[in-house]
Amino acid sequence: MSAILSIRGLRKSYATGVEALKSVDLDINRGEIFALLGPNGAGKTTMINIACGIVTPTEGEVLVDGRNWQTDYRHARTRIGLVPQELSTDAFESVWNTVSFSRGLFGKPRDAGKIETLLKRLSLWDKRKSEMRFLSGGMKRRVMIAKALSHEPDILFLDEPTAGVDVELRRDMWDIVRDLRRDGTTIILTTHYIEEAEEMADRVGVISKGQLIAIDEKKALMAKMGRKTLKITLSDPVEAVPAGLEEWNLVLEDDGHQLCYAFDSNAERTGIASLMRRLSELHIGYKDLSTRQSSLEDIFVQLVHAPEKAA
Ligand SMILES: Nc1ncnc2c1ncn2[C@@H]1O[C@H](COP(=O)(O)OP(=O)(O)OP(=O)(O)O)[C@@H](O)[C@H]1O
Repeated sequence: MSAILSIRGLRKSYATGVEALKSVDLDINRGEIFALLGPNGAGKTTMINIACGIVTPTEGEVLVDGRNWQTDYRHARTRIGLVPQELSTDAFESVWNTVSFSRGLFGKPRDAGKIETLLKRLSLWDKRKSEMRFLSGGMKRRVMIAKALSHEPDILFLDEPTAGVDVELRRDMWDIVRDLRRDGTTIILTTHYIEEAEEMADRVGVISKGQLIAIDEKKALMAKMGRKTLKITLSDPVEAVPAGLEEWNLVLEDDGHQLCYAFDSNAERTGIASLMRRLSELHIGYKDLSTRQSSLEDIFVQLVHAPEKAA
């Protein structure tokens, strides 16, 4: 798959001396949904703002379809749309004018048909005459997306698209993003909600302290780094992990009803067979067994906190 956006050796030091990005390289594939995960202050917004031409990098370059952002400014600007974190619209303007005006800002000719299609696609058609101040939070967010798409870009950046929205609206946003991808738009989103990345992303990048510390297909990342947990529901509850089971580092849960064993499912020996044998030798009865794959959240926490522990 060819890269629609390439980031090369990107570094950003703000005037305050904060090094927000420390040499980041990243290729975004055409037509993918890429989720950028990272804790507060990791550098996500800085990266997006550089890719969208709002912030100037200290070093490095951004190529849009192989063409340099800085030297080919007009080209890059028409190809990229940004839905920023903050909702920024004129409260007294109508939905229709808000979106049409945005198209005009990009030098695109007026095209009522295109705006109509866009508003219908985002379920905003009925609201086209409403002033922004009368819209619900969810509708406002849709207008922000319509604004970002008004000049027909093929790369859409969404900075924290569902921050602070309720679950129903979040699902609604996910559907919109999936629809956009289906129609060929490349999507790059930042999120604090790991569930969001787990649900939607094709690939995931984890950024911490200005560096990309992991980047992979979501499924590969989960398979490679994921651990599994075996839960053993005991026939009779116990007060502590029974003696003789020390080597498995079991954790007792559910008021003594459950023994949990974390294992690496890719390892040659998982330790499960020997654990089951030992349970039987110790006459510890169980009535149920289940395994759970660690989530992207578990992996994220592991990645972001591991270097700190090691230091
Ligand atoms: N305009 C600025 N001037 C000085 N420092 C800045 C500026 N913008 C961001 N920073 C700093 O750069 C670092 C990265 O910030 P950035 O907003 O890119 O992170 P983020 O990952 O988007 O965080 P959040 O999730 O909190 O938005 C932080 O330490 C932040 O304080």
